Amino acid sequence: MATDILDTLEATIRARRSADPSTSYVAKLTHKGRAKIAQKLGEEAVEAAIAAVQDDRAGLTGEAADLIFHLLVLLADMGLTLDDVRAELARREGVSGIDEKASRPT
Ligand SMILES: N=c1c2ncn([C@@H]3O[C@H](COP(=O)(O)OP(=O)(O)OP(=O)(O)O)[C@@H](O)[C@H]3O)c2ncn1[C@@H]1O[C@H](COP(=O)(O)O)[C@@H](O)[C@H]1O
Repeated sequence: MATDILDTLEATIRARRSADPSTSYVAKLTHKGRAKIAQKLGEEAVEAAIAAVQDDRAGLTGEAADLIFHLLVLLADMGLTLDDVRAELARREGVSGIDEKASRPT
C-alpha cells in the first residue's frame, strides 16, 4: 500500500522534535516554544492567502506546503495527530448542514 506523504512527514516531525536544534528545523522551532510555532503557522497562512490573491499558483503550492508543515509541527507540539483531524472531518461529514427541526413546518 502506498504511504501517504502527510503520514510520513508527521512521523518525521515526531522523530525530529528531540533532535539537535542546530541540525533540525523542527527541533529548533519546537525549542522556541508553542507561541513561536503558532506565529509561524499564522505567517504561512497569510503568505498562502497573498499568493492566492495574486493568482500565483506555484506560489500558493509552495505556501500551502509550508502551511501544512507548520500545522503538523503545531499539532505534534499539542500531542495531536492527523488521525485526530481525520476523525473530526469524518464526524463533520456525518453532520447535515440543514437543521431539520428548524426547517420543518409547524
Ligand atoms: N517540510 C519541511 C519544511 N517546510 C518548510 N520548512 C522550513 O520552514 C522554514 C520556513 O521558512 P522561513 O523563512 O519562514 O523561516 P526561517 O527564517 O527559516 O525561520 P525563523 O527564523 O523565521 O523561525 C524554512 O527554514 C524551511 O526550511 C521545512 N523544514 C522541514 N521540513 C520537513 O521536515 C523534515 C525534518 O526537518 P529537520 O527538522 O530540519 O530535520 C525534513 O525532512 C522535511 O521533510
